[in-house]
Amino acid sequence: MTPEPTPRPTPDPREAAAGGGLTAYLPISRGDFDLEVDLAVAPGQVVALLGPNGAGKTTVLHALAGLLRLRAGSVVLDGRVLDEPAAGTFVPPAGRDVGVVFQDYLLFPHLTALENVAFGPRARGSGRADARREAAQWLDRVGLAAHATARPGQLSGGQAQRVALARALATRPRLVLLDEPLAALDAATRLEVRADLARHLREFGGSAVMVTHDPLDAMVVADRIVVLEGGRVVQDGSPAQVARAPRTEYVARLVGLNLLRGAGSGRAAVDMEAGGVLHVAEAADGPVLVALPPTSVTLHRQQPEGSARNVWAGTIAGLEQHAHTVRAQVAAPDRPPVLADVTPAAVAELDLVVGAPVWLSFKATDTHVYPR
Ligand SMILES: Nc1ncnc2c1ncn2[C@@H]1O[C@H](COP(=O)(O)OP(=O)(O)OP(=O)(O)O)[C@@H](O)[C@H]1O
Repeated sequence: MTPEPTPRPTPDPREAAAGGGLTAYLPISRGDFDLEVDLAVAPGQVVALLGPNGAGKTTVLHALAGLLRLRAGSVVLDGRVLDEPAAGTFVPPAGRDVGVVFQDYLLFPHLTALENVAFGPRARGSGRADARREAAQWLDRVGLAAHATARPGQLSGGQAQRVALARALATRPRLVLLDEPLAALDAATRLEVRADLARHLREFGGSAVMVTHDPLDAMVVADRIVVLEGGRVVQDGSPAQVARAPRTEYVARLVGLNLLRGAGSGRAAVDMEAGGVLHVAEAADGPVLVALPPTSVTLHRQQPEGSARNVWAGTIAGLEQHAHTVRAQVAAPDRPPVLADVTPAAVAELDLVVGAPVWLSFKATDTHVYPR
């Protein structure tokens, strides 16, 4: 028997939602998995829910859609309580002003693109002619007017995705939920659909929550990124903030930065948790995080002489080919592991192989220090 999550004092959902948009407090237990998420999304705001496998992203989406009924907490959309067990309120999925776009689109294979989109307004009570007119307008908006009579089997992945989006938006929802909407697309299609998706979500005016694994999707489509790990929100900020100042290893890896932990000494130096002192650009105090781009780290076979303040010796623990660079992982017993991006030419010149001894260096001015 799993214990119920401890209810926490939470603002009155009606009060919290006075400004409109989505307000949710979700304490959820599923087997051994515990999730506790507070989420407020303003009207017109597009939030990307980013997180590793099993973080609870789909669980959040299902709770918002009404596919998973809460046992505590609340979901309020534009002032209307959709789920609040304590008050005995639960609005089933079909009664919510919520549009959904799932990864595999779930289009009806026997209906045309137009009929698929018209299904949404029809299900909300529009007459047949009105629903078709509305569907035609939406197909036009997503650039598929010429494909109105095509069936899903005759559409490309990108086109099917657009039909799914048109179907979700045609119901004029106040909240749209998207679960990995771009995951099934090939790279070229993804690039194009990603930009269109960003535009349509901005224009529709309601709140949007998009689940994704892909940091680029999150950065381009969303104006706010909420990172979920182990059922908890570990970071919440604009794409620029998240990209510049990651708060966890997972986020740092996604945005391609080294993340070092330590304590500022009141001077421009940080005592690192893993050992050693880091020279940084500005005075730092108390527990801090230090972000360092792998492109700022230089590798050498001999102890370097230049002006870089941070220099230590280690061994190559791993080499990974990225598009035009090689990412080397440098390990040292008394220093944090550091990733360095080097050119294939440098790999050859320095004879970099796993196990090779190296020196690394980087400048104090290439670090970015922020409070933990
Ligand atoms: N029906 C269920 N019963 C019990 N546990 C479940 C159920 N569904 C999901 N879980 C567990 O809840 C946790 C969160 O799953 P969820 O699918 O929400 O994560 P996610 O972030 O969406 O992951 P992914 O990116 O892999 O889809 C996982 O540990 C999963 O095993």
